[in-house]
Amino acid sequence: MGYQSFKRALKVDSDNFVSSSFKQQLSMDSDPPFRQTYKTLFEDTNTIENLVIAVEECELPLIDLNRLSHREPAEKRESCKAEIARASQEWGFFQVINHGISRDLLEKMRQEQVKVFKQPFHNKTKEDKFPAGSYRWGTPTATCLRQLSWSEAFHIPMTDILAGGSGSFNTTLSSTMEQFAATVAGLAQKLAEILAEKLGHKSTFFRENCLPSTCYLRMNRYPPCPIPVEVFGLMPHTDSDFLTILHQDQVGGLQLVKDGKWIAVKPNPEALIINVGDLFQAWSNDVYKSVQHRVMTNPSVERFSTAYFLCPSYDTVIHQNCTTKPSLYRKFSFIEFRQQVQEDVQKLGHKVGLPRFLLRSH
Ligand SMILES: C=C1C[C@]23C[C@@]1(O)CC[C@H]2[C@@]12CC[C@H](O)[C@@](C)(C(=O)O1)[C@H]2[C@@H]3C(=O)O
Ligand SMILES: O=C(O)CCC(=O)C(=O)O
Ligand SMILES: [Fe+2]
Repeated sequence: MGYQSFKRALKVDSDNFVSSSFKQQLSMDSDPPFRQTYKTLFEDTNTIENLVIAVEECELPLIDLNRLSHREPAEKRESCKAEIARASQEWGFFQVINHGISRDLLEKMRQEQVKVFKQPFHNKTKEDKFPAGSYRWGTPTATCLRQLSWSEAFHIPMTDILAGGSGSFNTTLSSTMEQFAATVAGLAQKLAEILAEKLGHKSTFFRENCLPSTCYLRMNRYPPCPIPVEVFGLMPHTDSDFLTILHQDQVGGLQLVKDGKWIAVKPNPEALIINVGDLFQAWSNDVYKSVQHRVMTNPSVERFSTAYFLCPSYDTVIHQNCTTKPSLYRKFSFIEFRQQVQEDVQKLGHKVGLPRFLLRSH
């Protein structure tokens, strides 16, 4: 199907969708209870715009990490590192295969994740059951449908899991998360060191500041959504970390900005997705890019993903010393950055992020 006819087909589907199944579906109950809680956002369904924009699907740069093995010749290792750096500059995103995380562990993590989300809503919101504030759903600050994320998540500070303070995360889930995080942490460190090395730094910064206990694990669930054209699964955002390692299922829905346009990521069952976060962009003085990404909803299929965020301790100061160019950003600590993001989300309904820390002269 050509691009235009694809666009037309989508438009017809969405028109039918909005007029027929929409009102009927809105009256149904769901878990989490999006429709009851965000009732006012759905009140005037006539104002729902037909925002149907066909987005091209693409393959992210695919990097085979087998080439980093010490058994491989030095040129192969170097060309692999160069690809990692190039993708982080040009895309801010890439996917890796032969990453060292076993299929069994990924599968086990997914099963445990599905189980924990299957619990009734009232269990997931119980503060004594899960680490305080770790269960999140929707967007409490949303004032219009475009600000609503149609998803639920457990956003867990690794410190809670490592200290054994994981509330009633059952022991199987806790130990699976711990095993998953420990393995993925090794990969995150390796990639961060390569990116630092390609900036001309043999850096111990990441080993010293991004500890197993300062990182975050996020389990996402995107329930089917009756009005997928208008509502995001996860609002457009950049990640507030150094690097993110993402394991997604086969449903698809992740999109990112490339050369000013949204493009859809084609799921690859063998690959993990890596993206550069705001802290690496600042630390590299804009060499590596933290790009906007979002998740689209699906009318009939639920979707799961797991993200590991490589984060430093809160008092770590982010400051570029890897380029000869003048710094674009002022020095800031991770806690300052997090607090600013939270304040902006509260006051404006969205994250501002790095632009808040630009030095005036630029
Ligand atoms: C409402 C929001 C919370 C969030 C920033 C945002 O504007 C949109 C996405 C959210 C998200 C998702 C991924 C990460 O967990 C996070 C820390 C981020 O960088 O973007 C959160 C933000 C947050 O929880 O503060
Ligand atoms: O679910 C996805 O594909 C992306 C999730 C994401 O962007 C996040 O958790 O920060
Ligand atoms: Fe993200």
